[in-house]
Amino acid sequence: MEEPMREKTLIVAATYEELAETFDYFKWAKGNFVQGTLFDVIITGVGMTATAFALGKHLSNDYSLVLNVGIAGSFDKNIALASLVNIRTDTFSELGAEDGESFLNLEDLGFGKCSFTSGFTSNIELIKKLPAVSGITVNTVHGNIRTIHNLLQKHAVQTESMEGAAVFYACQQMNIPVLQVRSISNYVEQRNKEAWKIGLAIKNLNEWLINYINFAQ
Ligand SMILES: O=C(O)c1cccc(C(=O)CC[C@H]2O[C@@H](n3cnc4c(=O)[nH]cnc43)[C@H](O)[C@@H]2O)c1
Repeated sequence: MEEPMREKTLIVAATYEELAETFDYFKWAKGNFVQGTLFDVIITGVGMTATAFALGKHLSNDYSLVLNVGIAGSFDKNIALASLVNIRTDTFSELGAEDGESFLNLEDLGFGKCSFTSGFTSNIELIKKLPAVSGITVNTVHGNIRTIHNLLQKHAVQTESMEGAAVFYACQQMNIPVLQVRSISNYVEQRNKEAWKIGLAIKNLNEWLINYINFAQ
């Protein structure tokens, strides 16, 4: 007999701390790969390399959706701290080569795409009501006015994270729909950690995620 088609979502987050409230709420055992009936959860570690490694181990066509969640920085001060956004397009902004004063991205170099679009649309109000934004994914968190100014000359983006484009890339390789929802913990500006609202951003992210999971079950 053929296996029935599974409709499972893989939730991907960089750190356990970002999802601790959701783990507590659903009484999930703490771990880096937790399997449930409709949702599995993977904690990848921070950054693109850790994300690629973890997804290389666990991403499969058993999943009908990958939901990347976490916190992010915003370049746009019109986006309130601790509010949630749907990152529709994400770009590897550092991947490429310098050419004197210019920067050549992967596409310029002929090595393939550097921007990825989620393409996932939903009728669920919880998703539809989130502002759709564009982001970049970085190895180095911006914290210098000059480099931020230079970056914004090249990229019309609102957010930055350290994993998003890696998740989009892996999902595109596997042809799996992907959604990236992040809560804004800080503005990307001259480094000022005191102004970050990590706690409230995580609280709001978990509130959203718990509602989403409850709605889907
Ligand atoms: O202490 C720091 O400088 C610092 C910088 C970035 C992130 C952290 C974290 O503790 C959280 C890691 C997590 O956060 C995402 N994130 C949040 N804000 C930003 C940002 O402005 N630029 C890039 N990434 C950000 C990121 O995806 C990490 O997974 C501490």
